[in-house]
Amino acid sequence: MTRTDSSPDDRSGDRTGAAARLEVDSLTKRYGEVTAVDGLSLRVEAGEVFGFLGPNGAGKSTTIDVLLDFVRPTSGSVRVCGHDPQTAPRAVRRRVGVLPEATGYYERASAREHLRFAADMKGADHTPEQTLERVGLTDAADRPVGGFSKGMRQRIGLAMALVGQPDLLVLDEPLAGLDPAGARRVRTLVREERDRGAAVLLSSHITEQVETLCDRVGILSGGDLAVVDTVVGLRERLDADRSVVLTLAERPASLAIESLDGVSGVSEREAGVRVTCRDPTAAGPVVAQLDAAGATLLDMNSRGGSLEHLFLTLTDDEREATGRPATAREAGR
Ligand SMILES: Nc1ncnc2c1ncn2[C@@H]1O[C@H](COP(=O)(O)OP(=O)(O)OP(=O)(O)O)[C@@H](O)[C@H]1O
Repeated sequence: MTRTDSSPDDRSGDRTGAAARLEVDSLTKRYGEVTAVDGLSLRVEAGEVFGFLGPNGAGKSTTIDVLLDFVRPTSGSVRVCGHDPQTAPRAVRRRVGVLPEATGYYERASAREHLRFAADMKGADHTPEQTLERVGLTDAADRPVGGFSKGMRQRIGLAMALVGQPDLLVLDEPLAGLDPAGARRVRTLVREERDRGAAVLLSSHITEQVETLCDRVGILSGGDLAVVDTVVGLRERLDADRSVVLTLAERPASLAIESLDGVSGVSEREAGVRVTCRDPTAAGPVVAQLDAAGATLLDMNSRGGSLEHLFLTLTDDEREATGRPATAREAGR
């Protein structure tokens, strides 16, 4: 499988793989009154899977549309493998493999024919068999895509993205509609592509998938990154943020709960008294002392510690609380 490099607009930019595969610098995109992307900056390097997380309407698709030159920015810039999509769109499209959120297919054409179309579009020499095998569509290679299930459509979309060994893979919800075996196959495939040296921008709402697949994660909220970190770094932050919350029916008369070792907060609530232990290992001894003092424990659960919790805190919860999304500055990026 080789890429044909004859495009006149393909002469500039990085061909060594050493520079960032994707550079977004202070990107803003407004649609009239709506600011879809608001001063976004990010880099994705070769051999890296970057999880682009964000709730509905955060600006993920708009960012992707700008880097493919489907949409022009209001201000700021984007470079893909060193190329500006506005001045070198063909070079960008040759080097990028895209699995869009919704893909249109030629319903009467087969999976194999779709891969030929993709190869023609990219100017790549491509043998469909290996790619069909990688996505698990060998047996359906010659069936019209019109008869494909949702998961099979997702697989052919992914196969088309892989044609031509792209330097940057842009995958929008790559596991959507896949059964567990299909999802595992795609996870393997994403890792193989990364190990080959491709950069992967993986856009998703599903925190669990992002956590297991990505090297770095950015959480987009209101058009800008509220947080960006390695998965390892995020895990450390999340562990530091973990706490155990106990709910008591009422305060025990004989015990000053605030003075117990490990208790970091006590507050009166409608549903009872909430006792927070910042250090989860302190929760056991605290419960024992509350029990000895005759307190009735109504509930006990752990808070924080998950990427999902962080995602909700930085996006939905923040918006509910303030009427606007969290910004990078507030989140201490
Ligand atoms: N063509 C357009 N015209 C007007 N507003 C738009 C247009 N495209 C996007 N928007 C608005 O820009 C904001 C960001 O939308 P975008 O589709 O980029 O979000 P997203 O993160 O991809 O969301 P989702 O997860 O739902 O796909 C939204 O408020 C959306 O309504």
